[in-house]
Amino acid sequence: MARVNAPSPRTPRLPKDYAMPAKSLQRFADGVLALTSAPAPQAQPRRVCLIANPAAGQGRGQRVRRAVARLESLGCPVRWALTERPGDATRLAREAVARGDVDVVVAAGGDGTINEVANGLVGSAVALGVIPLGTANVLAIEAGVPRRPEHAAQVIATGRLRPLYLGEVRGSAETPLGGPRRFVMMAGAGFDAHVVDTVDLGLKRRTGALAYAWGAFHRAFRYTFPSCLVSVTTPDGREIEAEASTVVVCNGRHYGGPFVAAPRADISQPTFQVVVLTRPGLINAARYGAWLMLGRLEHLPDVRVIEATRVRIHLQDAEPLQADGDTIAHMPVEIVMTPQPVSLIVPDWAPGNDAGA
Ligand SMILES: Nc1ncnc2c1ncn2[C@@H]1O[C@H](COP(=O)(O)OP(=O)(O)OP(=O)(O)O)[C@@H](O)[C@H]1O
Repeated sequence: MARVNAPSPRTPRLPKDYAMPAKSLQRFADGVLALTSAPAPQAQPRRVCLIANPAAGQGRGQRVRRAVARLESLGCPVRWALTERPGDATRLAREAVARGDVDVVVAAGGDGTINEVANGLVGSAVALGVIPLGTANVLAIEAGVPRRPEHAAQVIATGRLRPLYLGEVRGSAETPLGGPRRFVMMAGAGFDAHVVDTVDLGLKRRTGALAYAWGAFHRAFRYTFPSCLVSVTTPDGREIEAEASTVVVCNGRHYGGPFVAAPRADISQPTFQVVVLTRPGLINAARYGAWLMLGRLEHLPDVRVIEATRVRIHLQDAEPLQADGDTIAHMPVEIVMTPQPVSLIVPDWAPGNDAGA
């Protein structure tokens, strides 16, 4: 059972091995935030349930304590809970919704934790807050949520609500999922999913995002790059088919951290941008990676980006599908939009956050 604590003036006790190296650039950005967004007091402080994943990132217990202390100093009553295994965050979020005594459920972790909490909030009016403690923190980057926990907490207490449409993965008769699984930022098949599925978790805990770079490099030598068949339904009802070595269904612009894979994607719109990487092999994988890091992936002639409301992906074998950095299904899959968005709490100042306000 995950531990759950009622609101208390004391902040949670977490293991000590959570220290995070300071990042001076981030400090500067957070400092700018602090200067430009002095909190406007809420009429009623938001009631918060904070769900922290102690396995996210490289250990960040201090940061959870600082976030809880800041929320309480801003007048927000905070219940908190630690996850003990995958799936706990969805269950705890559902329980918080069912109790009806919170305005916001905060995911303190990485994109996998946010994914789980968002899955637990679908269909409710309870908002989603983020304390970014993961390895890549793609949603936090997308929405401009600051890394510094005190500032992220301030956003939760005083930020605005932005609609966040989720992708919804459906299995098939061969690969049933036992219910829809939603994703927040992206779902990927082919080489992308293979790297996520086989990443060395011990190395990830020690080195963070480098574990993916290393995994991609040394897996590419042995990976057979099977061809994915992608069928896309566009917003105007056209059907487009494409073959891919890797396909990434993007809900947001960013991928793998600060890199922009789909510049026209918008988490507040109920459409995807489907990035189709056509050519197989180590050299092409490296080329796509380099162009992604330069923010120019969509300009390559062998890359297609297609706007979509529905995507079906077939592969010869039951290869994995990754969503928000975790394997959640196997091929074939169908991906649609969840009809109702969840409400994400975002800072006012970050670009795009006026959507739906
Ligand atoms: N107590 C736990 N022990 C082990 N794994 C857990 C625990 N609680 C949750 N998990 C799982 O940990 C996985 C990774 O968490 P998360 O994605 O939040 O961190 P991350 O991978 O470091 O960050 P990011 O996705 O931003 O790179 C999630 O799939 C989640 O289900």
